[in-house]
Amino acid sequence: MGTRNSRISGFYQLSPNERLEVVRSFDGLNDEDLRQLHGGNGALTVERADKMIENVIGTFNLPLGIATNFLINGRDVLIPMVVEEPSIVAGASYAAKLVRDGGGFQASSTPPLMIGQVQLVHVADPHRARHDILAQREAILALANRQSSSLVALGGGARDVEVRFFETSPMGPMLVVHLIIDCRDAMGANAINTMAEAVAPLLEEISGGKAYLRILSNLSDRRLARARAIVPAKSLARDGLSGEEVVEGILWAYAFAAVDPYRATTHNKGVLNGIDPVLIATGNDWRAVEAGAHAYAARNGQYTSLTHWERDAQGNLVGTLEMPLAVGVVGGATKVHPAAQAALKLLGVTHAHELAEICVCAGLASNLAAMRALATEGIQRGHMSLHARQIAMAAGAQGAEVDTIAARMVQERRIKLAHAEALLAELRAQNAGTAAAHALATTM
Ligand SMILES: CC(C)(COP(=O)([O-])OP(=O)([O-])OC[C@H]1O[C@@H](n2cnc3c(N)ncnc32)[C@H](O)[C@@H]1OP(=O)([O-])[O-])[C@@H](O)C(=O)NCCC(=O)NCCSC(=O)C[C@@](C)(O)CC(=O)[O-]
Ligand SMILES: NC(=O)C1=CN([C@@H]2O[C@H](COP(=O)(O)OP(=O)(O)OC[C@H]3O[C@@H](n4cnc5c(N)ncnc54)[C@H](OP(=O)(O)O)[C@@H]3O)[C@@H](O)[C@H]2O)C=CC1
Repeated sequence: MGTRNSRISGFYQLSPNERLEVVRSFDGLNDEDLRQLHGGNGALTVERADKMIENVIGTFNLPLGIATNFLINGRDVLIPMVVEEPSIVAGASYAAKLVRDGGGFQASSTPPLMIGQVQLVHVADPHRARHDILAQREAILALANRQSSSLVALGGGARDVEVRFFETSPMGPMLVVHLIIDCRDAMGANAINTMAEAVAPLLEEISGGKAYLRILSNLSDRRLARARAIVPAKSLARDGLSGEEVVEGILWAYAFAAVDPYRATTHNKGVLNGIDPVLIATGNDWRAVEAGAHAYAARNGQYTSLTHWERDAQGNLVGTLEMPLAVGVVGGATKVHPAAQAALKLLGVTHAHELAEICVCAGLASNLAAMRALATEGIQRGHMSLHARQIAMAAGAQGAEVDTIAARMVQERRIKLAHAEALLAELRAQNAGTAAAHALATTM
């Protein structure tokens, strides 16, 4: 057992192998877990991938980084993030460091209740059908629960029946029956769909209508995760700005997202910057969470910020995030992708709600990082400094050339592909000249 302190200064200045050793000392990961996280030959094999999706011809690698500094409900956590975009992992780590000064994140979640929908059309008497369906609630739940005995044995399963009536639609009226299902540690899509399909014939019989769609809803607004963070104003003081000034700027940034959907969309993209990478690292369905997040952001009729920020009586910055987070630690790809298993082990989670709580903290952190940068120096300095390395690689730089070209572009404040190409040509010409001079010297 290692130290389990996620507050690691200068982690980013280490090499990938040195970072892996830090992760090893963090907690009881064995060599096999580390091999899976490191990728290479230990990563997903083509044979395994061929059983996961269709028409496989290979696998596609993405970088796996570790967000440091997270303290969640008093527990130190290192968060694996799989993502292609620079500065997300750095930003999350930076924000987690700030939140740590205020005691770390507080997170909670609701029970893992999901919704399965059955659409009933051509119902002659919808009000009577609604009444009859609700009267047969127990029979419907019993039929649903016969589809997943293990879910029921684990304390989950179908819990309730609700009926909604849409008087008009482009095709006419319809009844929609909701099955409320406790999915325990699974995301639950397959379990829900199985139950919805199983009860549909009974619902047809009771209502006299025809069942068309039988599918879960990704607006999983009964399965919420919540995070709260406090940042002492003084921790935000920087580059000649007082902490109070930075808090003020961040609150104006939040206010912009609160009222304007054009800004809220980008703001929420910044929230999901922290969440999607954890979902990918743990083999979860990020499209499902994305869909639920955006629908939840529009639940009151206007699309708005998923986060809420305010100043407390002491002048500290206080942020909260509440959103649907349907994730699993069993089912889907979570148990199939070897790196996902190692990522879950690193996170130290055994239940879905624990993973959801970590995701929501990473989302709140990413939002804070982006807003702090936007409200002070602007996004480009921090983001583009890190993006410079990708631009250097896109220009063809290799090995040590990448850092040399990136550093020159950052120093000259010209982070452009054409400039990277020019710098690379210049560097290679210099190196060729040096090599030629060296060869001449050694032959003389
Ligand atoms: C990038 C930083 C963190 C640099 O910030 P900085 O000021 O250079 O950082 P620092 O030197 O003061 O370091 C503070 C801490 O940041 C971390 N850190 C610092 N540098 C690194 C690094 N190289 N690699 C990994 N971690 C790093 C590290 O934890 C470090 O602590 P230490 O280790 O020194 O004790 C900052 O500028 C930042 O947070 N920027 C915002 C990042 C961001 O939001 N990126 C997302 C991409 S843009 C986008 O998609 C979203 C957006 C912006 O549109 C959303 C919106 O509009 O709301
Ligand atoms: N719209 C959407 O979001 C859709 C998503 N999907 C996909 O569905 C997948 C997720 O579905 P999901 O149902 O989670 O996956 P699985 O069907 O793979 O796994 C869930 C099943 O695991 C079993 N199980 C064992 N232990 C537990 C436990 N502790 N808690 C809960 N269940 C347990 C239960 O089955 P049993 O009772 O049989 O043992 C449960 O039904 C993802 O791949 C997702 O991409 C699919 C369709 C639509």
